[in-house]
Amino acid sequence: MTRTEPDAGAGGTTGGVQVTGPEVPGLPRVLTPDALAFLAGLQRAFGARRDELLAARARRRAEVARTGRLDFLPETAAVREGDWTVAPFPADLQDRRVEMTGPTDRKMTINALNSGAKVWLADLEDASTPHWHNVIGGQVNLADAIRRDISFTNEAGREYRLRTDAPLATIVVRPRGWHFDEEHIRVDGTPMVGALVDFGLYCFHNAAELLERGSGPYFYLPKMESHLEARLWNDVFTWAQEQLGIPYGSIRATVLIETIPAAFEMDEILYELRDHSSGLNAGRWDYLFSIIKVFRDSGPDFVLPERNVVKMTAPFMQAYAELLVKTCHARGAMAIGGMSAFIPSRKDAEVNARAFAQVRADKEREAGQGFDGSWVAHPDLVPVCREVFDAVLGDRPNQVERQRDDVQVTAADLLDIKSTPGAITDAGVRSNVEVALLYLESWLRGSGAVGIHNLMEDAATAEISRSQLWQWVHNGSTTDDGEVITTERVRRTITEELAAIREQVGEAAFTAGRFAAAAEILQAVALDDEYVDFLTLPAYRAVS
Ligand SMILES: CC(=O)SCCNC(=O)CCNC(=O)[C@H](O)C(C)(C)COP(=O)(O)OP(=O)(O)OC[C@H]1O[C@@H](n2cnc3c(N)ncnc32)[C@H](O)[C@@H]1OP(=O)(O)O
Ligand SMILES: O=CC(=O)O
Ligand SMILES: [Mg+2]
Repeated sequence: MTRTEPDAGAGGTTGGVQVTGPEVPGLPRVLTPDALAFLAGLQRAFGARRDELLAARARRRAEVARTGRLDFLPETAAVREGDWTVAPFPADLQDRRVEMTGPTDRKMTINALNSGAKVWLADLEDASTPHWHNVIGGQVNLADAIRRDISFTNEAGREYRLRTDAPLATIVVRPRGWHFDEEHIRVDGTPMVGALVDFGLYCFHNAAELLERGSGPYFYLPKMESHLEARLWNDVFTWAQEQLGIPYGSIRATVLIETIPAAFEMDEILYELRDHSSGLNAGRWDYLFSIIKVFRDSGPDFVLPERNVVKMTAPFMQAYAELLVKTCHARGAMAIGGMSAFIPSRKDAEVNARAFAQVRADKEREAGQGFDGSWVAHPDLVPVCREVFDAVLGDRPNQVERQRDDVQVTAADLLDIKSTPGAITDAGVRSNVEVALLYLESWLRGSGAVGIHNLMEDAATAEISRSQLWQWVHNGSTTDDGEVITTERVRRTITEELAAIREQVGEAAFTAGRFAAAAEILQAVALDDEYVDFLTLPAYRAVS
């Protein structure tokens, strides 16, 4: 990383760029004048197009509200029917049978790289809060990790270092989604697109170094809703490669298919990114969130049962997963599975055994469907996922050659929400309230991933919780005891759950925490008539 001092430090404006975030450790290393100029170039070249694409999202959603449906696009039929493939995989993305995900704090960076996974999804998104110190600190940790110059000592004096006895995971960075602005960097007076900040800083400081080391600048791209958004990323990559003087096609991206509109454009998304693509991922949690969000006011046929009973075996989830594998393999791309929410415990053998069994079953289903690898949330789950994929892949690095011509998925299959087995119970309403409160409180304090009741919770899972509450209230849904889920009932439940948390954590921790702010945000994102697109937007306003 370049180590010149910035001349656009806190508050100053240079070349139209203003950094308004406070001094945090690592800032001078990350926000160098050259890096800021690169960011400004990205924002000026692509910021307005991002704005137009967000407006297009809103128009499309209004159309769904009017018609109650989505479908494959007639205007891109030629892409779906055409004979084309994506670029061959780089050497260190050939075998992705186990991918660890997690935030980029210093200890977890080292733990993830050491975990034995083939890939580490270094998360600046669902598992991260974009607090300024995380935005800058994550870039410092990534740059140090790439240069193999990273260590950490915890409060008990335990030292963490990168292992030298086995390969480290390949780093794939997930920047924020297109919807999120970075309030602490302004270009020509406008907050920068957060995705361009995360991508730009990582690429600027590390692309050449990664290529020299035989890897490359690899990304996971979240929450896209159309192939035109993928085209924007492709243009960003082309621009960045030219500016940095690195080869065309050296940036690689795996796109998360985790919104319902994107499920209708898998071929098109791969096509747009074909020179930079390394596959698609089935981001199941945001996918559920997106279905609830997009069809929130489309009537009872689109109301899902409570969160914890919606499984990947539900017909619409199976259709989505199999269509993803089929599409990827037809185009020579890798299909990567998603996250089982069960997390192990080193202290509770029963919890541990349940997590292992659940994760094993989840990975077995994915490997059987044809996925080439999958995600785990915790280092102890790496061997579980590896064993399952080893059994299916053997010596092969992946199973991209396995074509799923037997899979025929229609729009009706993808939208068959009403066949999902399960009910809504009072416990399900309570659980959504409790999880959303605890998650939001953690997010406000700077932790974007947290274990609650032995399940991994992050921005995507919390979005499901609060969006279900909104949808149930606005559809007049009932719990299985016949009671209607009203605004008053949810409000009362929030008050009761908050009191229960207060009792559980104790007065001192409750007062020192951000529970009141979390409750206020939850009231708004679960109950306001005007649905808030992402809960992280008001949460960000509460911290920045
Ligand atoms: C919907 C989606 O987008 S899924 C992808 C995004 N979500 C994620 O990536 C979540 C990733 N997982 C996590 O953040 C964590 O596992 C949590 C928060 C759920 C649980 O973390 P903890 O409470 O620390 O778990 P636990 O105490 O069992 O951890 C044991 C050790 O494993 C480490 N560890 C746990 N998860 C991870 C991880 N994902 N990456 C690196 N290290 C990890 C801990 O740091 C700890 O290390 P230590 O023993 O050296 O102190
Ligand atoms: O990002 C993954 C998801 O499931 O959401
Ligand atoms: Mg997601």
